[in-house]
Order: sequence, then C-alpha cells, then structure tokens
Amino acid sequence: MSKKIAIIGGGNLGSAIAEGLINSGFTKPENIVITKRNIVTLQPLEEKGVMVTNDNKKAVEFADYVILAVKPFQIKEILEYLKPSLDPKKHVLVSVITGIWVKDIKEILGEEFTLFRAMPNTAIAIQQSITCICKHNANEEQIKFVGDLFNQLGKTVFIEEKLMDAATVLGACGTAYAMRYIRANIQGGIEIGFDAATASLIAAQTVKGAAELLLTKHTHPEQEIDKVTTPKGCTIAGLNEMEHQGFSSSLIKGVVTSYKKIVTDM
Ligand SMILES: NC(=O)C1=CN([C@@H]2O[C@H](COP(=O)(O)OP(=O)(O)OC[C@H]3O[C@@H](n4cnc5c(N)ncnc54)[C@H](OP(=O)(O)O)[C@@H]3O)[C@@H](O)[C@H]2O)C=CC1
Ligand SMILES: O=C(O)[C@@H]1CCC=N1
Repeated sequence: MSKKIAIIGGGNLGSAIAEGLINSGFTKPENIVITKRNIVTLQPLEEKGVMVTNDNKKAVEFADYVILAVKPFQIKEILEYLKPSLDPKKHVLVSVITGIWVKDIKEILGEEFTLFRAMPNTAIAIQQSITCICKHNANEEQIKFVGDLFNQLGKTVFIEEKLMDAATVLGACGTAYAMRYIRANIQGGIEIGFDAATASLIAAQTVKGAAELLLTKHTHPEQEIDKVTTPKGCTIAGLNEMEHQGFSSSLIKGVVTSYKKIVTDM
C-alpha cells in the first residue's frame, strides 16, 4: 500500500513539494494531505486531487510521513498540539525548517521518533532543488523513501546534522546569491547594448550551461575557466578586474556572514 504523506504548512516550500511529488509521479494526489490555516491558496492543489485542510490532527492521522514546513517560530506550538496524535511506530517526521534541530523536536516529542531534516531550495518548485538531508533513528526503508522523495524534486545529498546550517547557506541562501550574480550580469549586459529581456535570457542560460558543465563533466571550475580565457583576451582582463574589486572575497565573506547569522540567531 502506498505511503501517505502529510505536509504541515502549505506555503512556498510545502506547496512546491506537493506539486513536485505529483508532477513527477512519485505518488498519487490522493496519498497527499496538505494543511495551512487559510486554505484558499491551496485550491490549485485541491483541484489536482490533493486533500486540503486546516486541521493538522486530521492530516497527521491520515499520514505515515509528516513533512513539517512551517516557519521556525511556529513549530513548537504545532508539535505540542500534535503530540497526542503522533505515534513513533507509525509516523516518520521530516522537517524542512531552518535552524530546528533533532534535539529540539525530541525535547517536545520524546526520544523514539524517526526524524529527518531536509534542506531544499526554492528551485524545488521546478524539481531542480539540491536537498541536503540528515537522518536520525531511521531504518533502510525509511532512508530510501525519504531519499527517493527528494530525488523527485532535484538532487539529494545525505549529510551529518552538524552541517545542516552550512547546507542552509550554500544550498538555500545560494539561490539568492546566484540571482544577484545573474542580475549584475543583466545590468552589465544592458550597459553594453542589450535590451533587458535579451540580457536576462543570455545571463540565465549562460549560468545554467556553466552549472551543467560542472555537473555533467565533474570538472573543477578553474579547468572550465582555462578553456574560456584566451591569452591576452577579454575574459581574463574582465576576471582579473573582478578579482581586484574583491569578487571572490565578497562572495566568501557573504557566505560566512549568512552562516554566522544562522549560528548566532537560532
Ligand atoms: N524559502 C526557502 O528558500 C527555504 C525555506 N526553508 C524553511 O521552510 C519553512 C517554510 O518556508 P516557506 O515555505 O518559505 O514559508 P511560508 O511562510 O511560505 O510557509 C509556511 C506556511 O505555514 C502555514 N502555517 C502557519 N501556521 C500554520 C499552522 N498552525 N498549521 C498549518 N500551517 C500553518 C502558513 O499559512 P497560513 O498562514 O495560511 O497558515 C504558511 O503558508 C521555513 O521554516 C523555512 O525556514 C527551508 C529551505 C529553503
Ligand atoms: O533566509 C532565510 O533565513 C531562509 C533560510 C534559507 C532560505 N531562506
């Protein structure tokens, strides 16, 4: 029998997970229930056959796997409310919530539950996320199910929990960093002659192609750069100017600042 999935918190991420699981054929819509307080925004999923409700208890009672996708400050109250309905022999919990640790969930629910933490990014909406996952108390079947689930939504990597904050920065914040890089290229592209739409297409597809080169050939970025940089050419001139202006250094500092923010705030 197919495993039932409850998504508690049908916002950006929760809805994108439901959408991706249906589009990929991982499970049928009737095996998914998704919740939020104001369910009007979930109508498109309801029309596809997903069960939609504002009753978290009802959702949990239906499910085997419970994906927690609310904001960090909401989870404590929700788990305390759901505790009587959660059974460690039936339910596997999967939290995508930033900065909520296995020990935080265990403090509320006790020691016995199988828990996963997963850190996707917003490209999950088009099944192109990288999702970093860590496991706690999980058996092979549960690990396979959760790995398969997120593999439908992009790529996955299993990591130790101590790296989850770093995964949040590199994987989830990383989408925003990449967007800024692309935006800056668009601004430069317009200054050298392109209209905004054409500059956007060229900049985005160039970044996509560069990423695909690394993912398919498993080369180091510097090997690919060597192929572009003609001696005395324009690429190396531009790259060196970017470095003189602190390009790599500013990115590294930004990554470390995001990391420090998570570690000190949460
Ligand atoms: N955005 C990102 O790039 C990433 C986010 N995350 C994490 O994922 C989590 C969700 O993020 P995101 O989807 O962007 O946030 P959203 O605010 O879009 O989604 C959270 C949803 O939870 C719902 N909600 C609030 N209270 C309840 C409740 N009591 N019961 C059921 N649902 C409730 C809200 O809807 P309503 O108000 O109608 O109830 C809202 O739609 C966060 O913890 C975030 O840290 C992780 C990786 C990446
Ligand atoms: O900015 C944030 O805090 C969250 C975590 C990862 C993406 N967005």
